[in-house]
Amino acid sequence: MTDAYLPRRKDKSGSFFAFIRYDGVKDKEAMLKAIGNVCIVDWRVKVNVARFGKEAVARSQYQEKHGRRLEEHTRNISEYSNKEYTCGVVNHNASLWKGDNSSFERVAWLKIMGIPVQLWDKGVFDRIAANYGTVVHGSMASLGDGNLAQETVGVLIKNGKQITDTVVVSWKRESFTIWVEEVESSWCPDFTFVKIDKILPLDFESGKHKVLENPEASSSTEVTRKGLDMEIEEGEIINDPGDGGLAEMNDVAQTPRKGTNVQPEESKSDKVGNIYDQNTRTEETSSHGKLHAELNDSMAIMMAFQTPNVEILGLTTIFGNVSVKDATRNALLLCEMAGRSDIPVAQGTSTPLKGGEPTIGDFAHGSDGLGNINLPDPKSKKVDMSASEFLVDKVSQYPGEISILALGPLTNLAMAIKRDSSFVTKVKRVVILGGAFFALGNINPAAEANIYGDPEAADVVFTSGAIIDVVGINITTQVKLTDDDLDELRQSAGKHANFLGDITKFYRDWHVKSDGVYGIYLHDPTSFVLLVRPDLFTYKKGVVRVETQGICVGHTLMDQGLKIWNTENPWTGYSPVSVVWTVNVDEVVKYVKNVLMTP
Ligand SMILES: O=c1[nH]c(=O)c2ncn([C@@H]3O[C@H](CO)[C@@H](O)[C@H]3O)c2[nH]1
Repeated sequence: MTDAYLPRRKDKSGSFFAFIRYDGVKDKEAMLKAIGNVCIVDWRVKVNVARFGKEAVARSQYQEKHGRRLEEHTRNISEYSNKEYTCGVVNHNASLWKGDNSSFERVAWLKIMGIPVQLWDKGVFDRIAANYGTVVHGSMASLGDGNLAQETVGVLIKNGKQITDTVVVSWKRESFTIWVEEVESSWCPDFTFVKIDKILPLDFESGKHKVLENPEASSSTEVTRKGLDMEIEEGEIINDPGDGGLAEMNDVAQTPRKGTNVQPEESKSDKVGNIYDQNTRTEETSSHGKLHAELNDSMAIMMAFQTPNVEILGLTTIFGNVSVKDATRNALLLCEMAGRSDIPVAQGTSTPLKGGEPTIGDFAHGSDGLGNINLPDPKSKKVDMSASEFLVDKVSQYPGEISILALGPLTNLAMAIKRDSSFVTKVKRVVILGGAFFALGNINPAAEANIYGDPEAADVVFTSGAIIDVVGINITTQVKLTDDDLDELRQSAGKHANFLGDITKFYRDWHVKSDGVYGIYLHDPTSFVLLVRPDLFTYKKGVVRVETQGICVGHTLMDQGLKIWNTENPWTGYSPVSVVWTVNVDEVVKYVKNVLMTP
């Protein structure tokens, strides 16, 4: 056997498969038959001759384009010379596989985040990556890059452990935390060197396998990190050729990173455990509700106030259906109404990232954003901090503990990410209401209103590497309160039933005119439910990018990972986010009604 290629995807029947190359096969039919008789534990190996010659595809192309694990070792089969064939990882006629000692290598794609713009240079990225292995696909960083948040470099490494690391770069007496993380979508687990308590070598003669207890652990399971002390020399730093300062990198404590986007899919249920199953107000249940204070958001915020296991650390405001000033006024009013004037309200930016006037959609919720019900001005005041400062401050105070519910355009969040390079790793989870996934928008056919409000910001957030759950209007328009439900809510003993009844009138009438719906869509309340009851949704993971130009500005497009692309594209190399795929409509409506009708 000379090489093996293990694709990440499954075949049509849902099974994993691999391409194995053999040299010097004497009798193909006999070999196929022999391999077809191999059983591994309870599974029989299925084998076909590949229909396409693998020679047709240069192996280096696999590496470069897909970053897939590609083993390419020629084994010394002379030691098996008394045997007829070799197949898979075992010699067909051998009673016990003794293992092979050819070295293991794979290409790992490292995402390097947090490099300050002054150090944005290929050489800097390559030198960081070189600490983990041989750089085989160097950085192509240039200051012309649209996104200066992260760069991806391919390295050849000799172990199977997924890389997640932190280093500190010091430059001009400033220190920057740099995050190095293996791109999740291209990482293949290492089947060869995992630590095992038991192995199941196969006994082909008897057709049974033997169990060996506690075999010697392989020393190669340990990843030995090289020291990361290195210097970036004078003149290597672009944009600052005259700099006399020395940049150096040091190891920092190898504590596991919180909030990095490397969790496997299955961890979704863990999150449920953390967030929902807690009855007490522990730090785990802390939530930072980010308020884009307009009517529908008011409902979500009132739900948060009514939910005992959610601790609201603050509200931040953003333009959207009203100006940011009006959003702040409404946020303060809501806190007062709920008897929670202690909750800090931080005002966000009044313009989108690229500047200019924001798009204000006051047609949905009235000019005051609260259904034009003429409420008095609030007595309380906003805090003396911008929304992005507030977000950075809180997330640094409680790293790994704060979830952010983002209900409006994502400008504040993007600014927080740009302000502090460690923000994305410190935030526990970001739940976003935004986008329309494989569906029409609501501000125009291409775009959903929140993303359209600041497409550049949305793209920064989606590609930031933070742990993100995003729910689009393709989902939230499935969740409605009908006219009957609204009557039921008004007549209930719910703590804020009258207020909610009043402010929903404008919104409901607008739905009739705009969508022909006799009732209201629960966009924001559904997003709150996603925060506290993630078990009521299903998800697909994929990289999401946002169109920032042309007629489709604000369009969200997710790469579902169904195809292995031949060339790099704007989705390549970014961390996937969780996109809500389905919703348990009845349970979400029930949950919303239940919370809002609670006295
Ligand atoms: O500009 C808008 N057009 C709409 O049709 C629409 N429907 C709801 N919304 C608000 O935008 C978010 C969802 O796209 C929610 O915060 C709605 O309040 C809309 N905004």
